[in-house]
Amino acid sequence: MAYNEGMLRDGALENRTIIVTGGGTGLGKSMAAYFLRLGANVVICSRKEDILEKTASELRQSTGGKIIYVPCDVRKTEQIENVIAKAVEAFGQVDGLVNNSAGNFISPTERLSYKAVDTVVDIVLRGTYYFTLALGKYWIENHIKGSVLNIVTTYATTGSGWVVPSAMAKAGVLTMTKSLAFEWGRHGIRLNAIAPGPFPTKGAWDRLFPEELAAKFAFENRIPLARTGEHQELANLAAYLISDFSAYMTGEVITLDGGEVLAGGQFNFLKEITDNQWDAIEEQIKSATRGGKSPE
Ligand SMILES: CCCCCCC/C=C/C(=O)SCCNC(=O)CCNC(=O)[C@H](O)C(C)(C)COP(=O)(O)OP(=O)(O)OC[C@H]1O[C@@H](n2cnc3c(N)ncnc32)[C@H](O)[C@@H]1OP(=O)(O)O
Ligand SMILES: NC(=O)C1=CN([C@@H]2O[C@H](COP(=O)(O)OP(=O)(O)OC[C@H]3O[C@@H](n4cnc5c(N)ncnc54)[C@H](OP(=O)(O)O)[C@@H]3O)[C@@H](O)[C@H]2O)C=CC1
Repeated sequence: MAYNEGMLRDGALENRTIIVTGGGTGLGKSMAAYFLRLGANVVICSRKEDILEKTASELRQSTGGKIIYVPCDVRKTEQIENVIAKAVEAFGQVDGLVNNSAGNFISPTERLSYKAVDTVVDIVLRGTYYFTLALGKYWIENHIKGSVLNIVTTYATTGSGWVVPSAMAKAGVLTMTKSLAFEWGRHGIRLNAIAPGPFPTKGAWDRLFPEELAAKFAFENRIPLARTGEHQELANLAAYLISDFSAYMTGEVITLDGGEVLAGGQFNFLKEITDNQWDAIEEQIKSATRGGKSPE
């Protein structure tokens, strides 16, 4: 299937150094792998050093690309500055940042402690603006036209119950994306975002879609395109947005969700109507138009 294939031409990210937060697992790992295949130097960072080390060595081997890892909690500014320093030391400069790290779990909001809310909001929102600010200062000072890609969610726009800290934080990230895209446009710095629908990862599934729910709510029934996303599909879009191919795009958020978010459409309940029922409904409507019964 074409959607499992890389989209950009070979070497499309050559001479670019890209930091991917949360690059040791899940979607971050898949994006890092594709950036490496396109010739970028990649720096992955997150809290768990053992996972970073394993991923870096696996990707080095499978892609032949240049990758380093630096442990970092994105809530700690000195650790973020250390990642940037190590990246510059290894590769000369940094050109791109993917803010992909996140914390999230489903829970009725009234069951959450204050600390639980802070934990998610701090990783997602604070972590993203700390990293963006640190790199923005570096880019402006060094006259580098950097590119930021923020991984948000579709509910950053719609809101969602049961993941309220994540929804609040992702909405903040989205607003930061648009606000800074305007402010830093004059420095040639671009910021864009992807709002993914469901893409199977262990991190997300363990915390958001545990077995008990999976048995009850199949995604196939909720997503118009009747499947979850393939990691390569997201990696293709990410590579385009972080690259110069999207040089005229900034402040944009692209939804990649098989149409899931459209379920809010007011008439979507009509999905249940059969062909025979449509025949009868069509006749009723036409009869009303011809002067039959209609409300006063
Ligand atoms: C499946 C469909 C997908 C649709 C789209 C969904 C959009 C996706 C968004 C995503 O972000 S997916 C990414 C998910 N990946 C992760 O979350 C990875 C990292 N996560 C973590 O490390 C943990 O889950 C964490 C809780 C976020 C942070 O772990 P940490 O070790 O730093 O914190 P803790 O000390 O364990 O907990 C802090 C605080 O939170 C309370 N808490 C933790 N889990 C729960 C829970 N399930 N329910 C209620 N409360 C919870 C915990 O008790 C602590 O509070 P206090 O008890 O100390 O007050
Ligand atoms: N999978 C999906 O269906 C969807 C995912 N998304 C978004 O995609 C992104 C990736 O999620 P996904 O791959 O599914 O899940 P993962 O759990 O695999 O990725 C989350 C990453 O964040 C890192 N992380 C967590 N806390 C911190 C921290 N304090 N500092 C640094 N890094 C941290 C984790 O590493 P470590 O534990 O080592 O710190 C982990 O690598 C997230 O932004 C998520 O919100 C959005 C919509 C749907």
